[in-house]
Parts: sequence; C-alpha cells; structure tokens
Amino acid sequence: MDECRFQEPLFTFGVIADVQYADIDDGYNYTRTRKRYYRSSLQLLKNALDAWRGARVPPLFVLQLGDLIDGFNKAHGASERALDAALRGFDSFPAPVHHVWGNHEFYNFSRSALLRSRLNSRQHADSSPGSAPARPDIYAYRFTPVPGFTFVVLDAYDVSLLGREESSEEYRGAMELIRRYNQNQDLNCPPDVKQRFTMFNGGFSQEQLDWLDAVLTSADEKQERVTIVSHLPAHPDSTDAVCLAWNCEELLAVIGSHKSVVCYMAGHAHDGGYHRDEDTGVHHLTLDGVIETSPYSDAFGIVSVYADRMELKGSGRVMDQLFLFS
Ligand SMILES: Nc1ncnc2c1ncn2[C@@H]1O[C@H](COP(=O)(O)OP(=O)(O)O)[C@@H](O)[C@H]1O
Repeated sequence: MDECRFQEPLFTFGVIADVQYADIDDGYNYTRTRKRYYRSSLQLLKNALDAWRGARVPPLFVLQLGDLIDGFNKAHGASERALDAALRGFDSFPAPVHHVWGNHEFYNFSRSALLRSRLNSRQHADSSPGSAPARPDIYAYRFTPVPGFTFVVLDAYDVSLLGREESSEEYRGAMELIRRYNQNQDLNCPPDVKQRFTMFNGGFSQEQLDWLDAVLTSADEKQERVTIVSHLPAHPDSTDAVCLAWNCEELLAVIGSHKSVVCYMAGHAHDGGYHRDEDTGVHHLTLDGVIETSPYSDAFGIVSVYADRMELKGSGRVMDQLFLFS
C-alpha cells in the first residue's frame, strides 16, 4: 500500500515550446513534411495554462521555451496583436513565466524592442549580484525558485544575424562566423557539413559563456542542481543536426566542466528529442513544438522536482521522461 502513496514533490514547473501563434490558416514547415496549426496553437496554449492551474501541485513557475508567436505575424502587421493574444493567458496565471527568445521573436521584434517588451522576464532573476551577464543586451539570467535548485535562461541568439543591427560589430562577427561554414546564397539553406550554421540559428558569446561558467562554479560550491534552458538544443543526439546552436560544442564543454548541471531544455526542433549524455550525466530534452501539434492533441508538460530526480509528465505528444540526478 505504501508504494502507492503520492510522493509530494518539492515543487513543480510547467514547460511549453514553439507555440508560434498567428491568426492565419494552417500551413506547412519549409520542407512541407509537417502541418502547422497557426490559429489553434493559441487554444493549445490555453489548454496548458488550464491544466497547470488545475494540477495537483500547481507550478511554481512556467518555462516558455521560445517562438511564442510566428514570424508570419510581421508580414501581416500583426506582431503586437498576436503577442497580446498569446500573453493574455499568462497575464492571469498565478505564477511567474520565464520567457526564452527564439528565432521567431526576432522575426517580429528587434532585440532592443524585445528587451523593452513583456517577453523580457528578467525581473524574475535572482536579486543577488551576478544573476545576469554584465552586458545588458545579452538576455540571460539565473533564478533560484527553491534553495538548492537554480535555473539558467540562456540567450541562443546572442551571436546571430537575427536581432542585431546590420551596422553593429555583433552582426559583423556573426556574419564572419556563419560565412566560415555556409557559402550558400540563401543563408537559411543549411550547408552539407555543420548544418547548424544557418541564419535561423545562433550562438553564445564568450561573455555569456564566461558568465555561465561563473554561475555554475558557484552552484557547484553550493551543491545545487542546475537546469539550463534556451531555445536551441545543445547536444547532437537530442535533436536534428540543423537545429543545434552554432557553438554547441563550446557550450557543452562549459556544462561538462561542472557537476551541478542536471538538465538542459530547449525547443526549436518541433519533433522533440531526448538524450542523456553518458559522460556528464546531463539530461538533454528538446520539447515537442505546439505549432506542429494537431488541435485534437496537446504539447506541454509539468515537471515534478524531488531531491534525487525530476519527472516530466507530458500531455498529448510530449512523452513522460525521468531525469535522475547522478
Ligand atoms: N532548407 C531551407 N532552405 C532555405 N530556407 C529555409 C530552409 N529551412 C527553413 N528555411 C527558412 O528559414 C526560416 C525559418 O524556418 P522555419 O522552418 O520557419 O523555422 P522554425 O522551425 O523555427 O519555425 C523560414 O523563413 C524558412 O522559410
């Protein structure tokens, strides 16, 4: 009988990725292999919010893993309207929402506009020094919802052609980097080798990686469990090669040099993925995207956190997953 008793988690949190809402008819991905349900994605977001609200242990916070509204909104002059519609549900939600930025955020808004927008959830960062990189244009921060558990939001488009002014030093540096691997006229077209070097991806600057390294050093010392979230997946076995962050190898090297990291969560690749890195024990989760989920299904999860593990309870196409701490 005892085994059947519900074990109370320390806390729970909600996860959702790639809502890509737009008030337009259904369409397809670039290769026309997957249907995209632009309008009904808003209902699937509402389903997630309702389920989290009614959960036995309601989430302490939600992680929105990026691409909340689709790039098509820009062409229709509907970016603000779509963002309002997508954020409306979150407004009345009784817990903080941590927004990650994806490529579709940059199709709709400039980096400076995003920093001023409600998609900037940096107000939920820890108030202690070092909770964000010194450079304010890098959208990354650390938060500690419960002592012993730290979460890090990373900016996967810090080094990118997206969101950076064409006249800027950052844009020039990103162009130099992508051109080293991608000689296609259309930079959204992946090269044959290192396919991730496309314009719809990006990477992490040295400043951001150094800051992450310092956050993780401190977490190691305090014996904390760290979960890192970003829009772009980092581990090649957790996703399609086209969807990885440009300098995923450098990021993995930083993660691998700290024992505090237990999980890395991303969106971007709508078919999802999971891999446990055998060398580091880190769980790499790519969450299935709402946008390519039928209106008759769902794509979100709630993660229950315990002293020795996290348990993802998926809804609809999101599979359950156990993240044991090593
Ligand atoms: N293989 C490709 N060749 C050229 N352009 C592409 C290719 N794949 C995607 N794109 C373009 O890149 C942009 C981002 O692709 P998209 O599939 O919309 O990304 P996401 O999966 O984030 O929604 C779109 O403008 C799309 O048309």
